[in-house]
Amino acid sequence: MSEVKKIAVIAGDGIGPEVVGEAIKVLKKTEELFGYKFELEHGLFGGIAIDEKGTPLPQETLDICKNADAVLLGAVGGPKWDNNSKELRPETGLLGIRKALGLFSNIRPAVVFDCLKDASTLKPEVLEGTDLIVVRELTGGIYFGEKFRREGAQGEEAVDTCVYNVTEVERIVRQAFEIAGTRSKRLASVDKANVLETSRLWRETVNRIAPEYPDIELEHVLVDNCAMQLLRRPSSFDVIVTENMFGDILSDEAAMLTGSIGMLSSASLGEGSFGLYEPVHGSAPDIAGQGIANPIATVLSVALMFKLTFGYQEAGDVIERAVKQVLDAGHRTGDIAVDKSKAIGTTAMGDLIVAAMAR
Ligand SMILES: NC(=O)c1ccc[n+]([C@@H]2O[C@H](COP(=O)([O-])OP(=O)(O)OC[C@H]3O[C@@H](n4cnc5c(N)ncnc54)[C@H](O)[C@@H]3O)[C@@H](O)[C@H]2O)c1
Ligand SMILES: CC(C)[C@H](C(=O)O)[C@@H](O)C(=O)O
Ligand SMILES: [Mg+2]
Repeated sequence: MSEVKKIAVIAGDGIGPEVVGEAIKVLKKTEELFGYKFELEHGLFGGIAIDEKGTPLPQETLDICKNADAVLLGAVGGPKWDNNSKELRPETGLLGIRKALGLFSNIRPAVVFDCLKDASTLKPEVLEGTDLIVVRELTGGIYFGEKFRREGAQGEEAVDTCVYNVTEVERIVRQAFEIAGTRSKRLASVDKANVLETSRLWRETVNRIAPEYPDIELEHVLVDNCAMQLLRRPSSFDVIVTENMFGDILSDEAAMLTGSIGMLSSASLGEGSFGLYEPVHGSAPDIAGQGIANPIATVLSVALMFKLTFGYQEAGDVIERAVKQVLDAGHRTGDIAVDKSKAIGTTAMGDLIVAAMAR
């Protein structure tokens, strides 16, 4: 019998509660298979928290997260709240929770399942061997710099500032080198050092740290070129490390190598083992409430939680194997189905994954 692990569950808005519901079934199945004990504590977050508590990130939710060993997050936001005042914007909540929990490292694996190559817009031969990780800096850069409006000579102006300090760059870059060391030992550092001062500092820092990792093959790639190469030769990338906004954009692009954003899981980590796990996708207001969202990104996020926070390697493997088995058997949600008329719903996909889980 293992010790009780506390998981904060913040389902959020739109399809958040739908996909999190399936991930919880998977958690429960591992209790049965491995004898684990999970204590789930639910918190309000995002639009639903604005409606019920007047703020996207209530203190109570933050406390639940801080008291937990890990956080499972669905997604937040939606048209009802997206144009609200600065204080009430759901992204204020998302950015706030990342900062408050010290989650500076966002790991987003993009694994192409062989049987899903037909779901991607790229040719199967281009996708061959694609298995990459985007390591995205998560608590700095333009997302967190000063932003304001002012009256300029030609009318109203808006200003967003991008700031990085050496410490912020060092810690994420070291993590990326470490991850590359556990994989194919190739690291691509993505920046815009031909234009941006923050990118120049980024590149200098990467070059200063690189000699500490002599067995890692390092390349610097400009972000515009990286966006293009991801579609031209995705298998040439293994670990990509980049700043906050570039990582946001490149990871959504990488999602389409896998067939759908509904396939991309993520882990947000700090210095210790604590982590926040969430699908890369958002609350998908266009399909919310229809029971058709793909729960696989959230289910695979649980596998990441098991491996990275709890050290439950075997259980993580069981989840990943079950997902592969269900996909290999031809089951598809609408986003990854070639024949949409045969697509199954969120609950059916979750049930199939749970049924396929075996030691
Ligand atoms: N981490 C988060 O909570 C997060 C991430 C991204 C966006 N958002 C928020 O979500 C809201 C909607 O944003 P968006 O539309 O730009 O991005 P989105 O990721 O929610 O949706 C983009 C497209 O992908 C589809 N999609 C997303 N997840 C899917 C899934 N699991 N299965 C099937 N299809 C899926 C949607 O239907 C939509 O067509 C916004 O308020 C945005 O701020 C939140
Ligand atoms: C909703 C938004 C603030 C968020 C981000 O840009 O970080 C999302 O796109 C993500 O990728 O988690
Ligand atoms: Mg994003």
